[in-house]
Amino acid sequence: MKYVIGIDLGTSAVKVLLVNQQGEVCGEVAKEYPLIQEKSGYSEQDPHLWAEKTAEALAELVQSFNGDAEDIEGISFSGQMHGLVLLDEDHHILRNAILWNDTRTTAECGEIYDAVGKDRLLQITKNPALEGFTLPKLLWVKKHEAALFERASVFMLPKDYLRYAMTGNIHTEFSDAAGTLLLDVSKKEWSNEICELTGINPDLCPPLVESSAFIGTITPEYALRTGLPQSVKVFAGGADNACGAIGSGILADGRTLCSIGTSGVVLSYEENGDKDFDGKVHYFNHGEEDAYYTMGVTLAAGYSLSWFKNIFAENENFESLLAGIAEVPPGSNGLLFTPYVAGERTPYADAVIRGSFIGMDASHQRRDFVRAVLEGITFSLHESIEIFRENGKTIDSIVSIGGGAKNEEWLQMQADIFNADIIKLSSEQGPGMGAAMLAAYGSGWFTTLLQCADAFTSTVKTYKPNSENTVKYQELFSIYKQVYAQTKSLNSELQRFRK
Ligand SMILES: Nc1ncnc2c1ncn2[C@@H]1O[C@H](COP(=O)(O)OP(=O)(O)O)[C@@H](O)[C@H]1O
Ligand SMILES: O=C(CO)[C@@H](O)[C@H](O)COP(=O)(O)O
Repeated sequence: MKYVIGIDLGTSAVKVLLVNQQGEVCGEVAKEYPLIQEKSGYSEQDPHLWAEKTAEALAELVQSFNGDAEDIEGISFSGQMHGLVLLDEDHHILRNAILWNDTRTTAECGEIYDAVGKDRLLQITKNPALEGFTLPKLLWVKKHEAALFERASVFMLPKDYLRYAMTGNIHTEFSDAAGTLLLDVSKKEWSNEICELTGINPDLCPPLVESSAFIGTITPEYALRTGLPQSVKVFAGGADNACGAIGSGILADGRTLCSIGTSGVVLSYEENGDKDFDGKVHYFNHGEEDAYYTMGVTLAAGYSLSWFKNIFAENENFESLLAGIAEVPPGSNGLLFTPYVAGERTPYADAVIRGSFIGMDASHQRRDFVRAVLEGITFSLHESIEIFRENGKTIDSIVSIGGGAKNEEWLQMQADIFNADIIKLSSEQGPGMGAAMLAAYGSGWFTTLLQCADAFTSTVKTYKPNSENTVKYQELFSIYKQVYAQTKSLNSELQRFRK
């Protein structure tokens, strides 16, 4: 039996999966790392720690493997998107990575529009200028840390740094490059026009390859450190959402994914790169060659829940925190939550907005708050589904993955709020599985990714919408949608009091 490894560099942890030729997960190790948040809106991580924790996780995975490590044929990656990793000429890291959920770059987004023009930016990159994307971060470092920026020789996306640490080779691939705002998404090449207009040297952009491209083998030092055979083939990998889509079989038109990790996304497969959503949803290259996907993003989905847990139930696990929610009716006894604790992206690209609990009552218990948090996150994702439906997409069944898919009540809530069947797969680790599938496909085990997905994924349960709850949630959703507009100016006034 042969094996592949999928590495998912998430925001909360790195997860490594050992998968056999039947798609069975034979080993799994996760290692957490913290976010560094110096100020409100700032979010960074140390790439050294990513590399360190990944090597530790791989060493543990290999050590606990009962078979012959020589049978591990391939490795690939899935990574949190958009994060800026800057290397100097000797390929040393210049500063902490600035992450996808860092919103310090509102001014730089304005400068991009001024330099390129909104319409032209949309034509080339298919996306608007959002604080989380990589180009605004490059411009921020250029402006605020000019001496350091002078020393930069190349930038990378987070998982590309892991691949570099293993192989010594520098690349990125199209699905992650699409989230930089520097890629011509249809032509699949770096946009010299955007580089020139925004004053970014195109030499900073790493070489581009396909997600399934063979990059090389691991270095002898890395083999020694982890116990992996030096022969193991390394494949490029993809953005976590592209990999989540691959790992969930979102490889044909009409298939939709909901992923609740630190962020939350609703994602839909697109055969072509020429549809027009007017920048309302993200439009990126898929990990499958020449395919695309559209996606709405809730910045703080699982993050809102882990924020709540850290503040109010630090010593409990998620299972015990969520234990009482089935006893609370839809609507959490009149309590509404908006999950804007780190600002928002879809449908409101707004770095200043912050979260709210509306309707707090002396009778509310902690479990009402917990249910309200889950409902608020799910309402926010429903706003993305609404955009897709308004643009003519039929969404009647959705695969749900990520940490949020671990809880049965939350899966039923998704069915009730989205008014669609929710499909739970045998593993909720879509991105790690997608990375393993890129390695399996790259190793020649299958002729297409779809064939691999059919072999590797299976449905364990389908959650059907409960019509009574769906009606209640429709009413609540229309109240939820008013909270953004009614709290926007209050949050602008509060901004100057933030850390
Ligand atoms: N048992 C659980 N029930 C519900 N939600 C959970 C559970 N465990 C984790 N989560 C949620 O999942 C999130 C982490 O999801 P994950 O997919 O691992 O994130 P990432 O890829 O961003 O690191 C946490 O922030 C938490 O909100
Ligand atoms: O910014 C985006 C997508 O545009 C996020 O989805 C990141 O890719 C982080 O993902 P998770 O750590 O939540 O999986």
